[in-house]
Amino acid sequence: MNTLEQKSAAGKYAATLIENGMVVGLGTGSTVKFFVEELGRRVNEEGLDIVGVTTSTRTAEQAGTLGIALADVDDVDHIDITVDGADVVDAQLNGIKGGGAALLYEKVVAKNSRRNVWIVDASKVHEELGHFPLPVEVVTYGAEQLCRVFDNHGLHPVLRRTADGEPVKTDNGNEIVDLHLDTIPFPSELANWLANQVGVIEHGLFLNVADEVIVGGDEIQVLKSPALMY
Ligand SMILES: O=C[C@H](O)[C@H](O)[C@H](O)COP(=O)(O)O
Repeated sequence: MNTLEQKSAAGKYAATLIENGMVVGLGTGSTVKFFVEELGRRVNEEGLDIVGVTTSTRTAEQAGTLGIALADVDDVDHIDITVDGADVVDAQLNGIKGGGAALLYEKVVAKNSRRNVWIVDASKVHEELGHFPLPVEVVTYGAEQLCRVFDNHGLHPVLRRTADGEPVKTDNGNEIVDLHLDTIPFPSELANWLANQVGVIEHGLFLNVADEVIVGGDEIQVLKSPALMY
């Protein structure tokens, strides 16, 4: 299976986890797109009755077009399950997210979900975090100054830009700085340090968030969080 087929397989498998009456967090990205597509099919063909809570305008547009009922994150009293993608997943099921600049809303929805399932192709799974630039969402005001701070700490920051050279704007109107790190040996320490920097809105380290990771392939692999194995 190629990467796209693996993404599609993982997305379709995740859609089988959704049951009538569930409030479902809908992540963002090219893998989630397959999940939402299959969810839309089940809503329309099987009468699946769910409410979705979206993590980006992109996903909201897709889900809306497919006729999936949507609610604002503040208008639901719980979220049963959230299905989202990831850029990297390590052996502890910690991850890097935000390659599509949706990390802030994704983290808000994840933190309010009873169960978090990530869907990935096999290339995303590694022993340790790294292998993908770590996205950090920052306020526009002082973004260049913050980049200097990151640089002084050896974090190799690059302000993310569009093809036209303009800074990428998140759904929230903020900017993204990607930290080009080969490996992240101490993710908790880095997460705490980033969270303490003035101007940082959120970072893409998702630690102890995923309960399960579904890896697409000829055979679907379901990795479970060590916390769920006992
Ligand atoms: O901001 C985007 C998200 O964190 C995505 O879930 C992540 O980048 C994975 O996206 P994709 O499935 O397109 O690789």
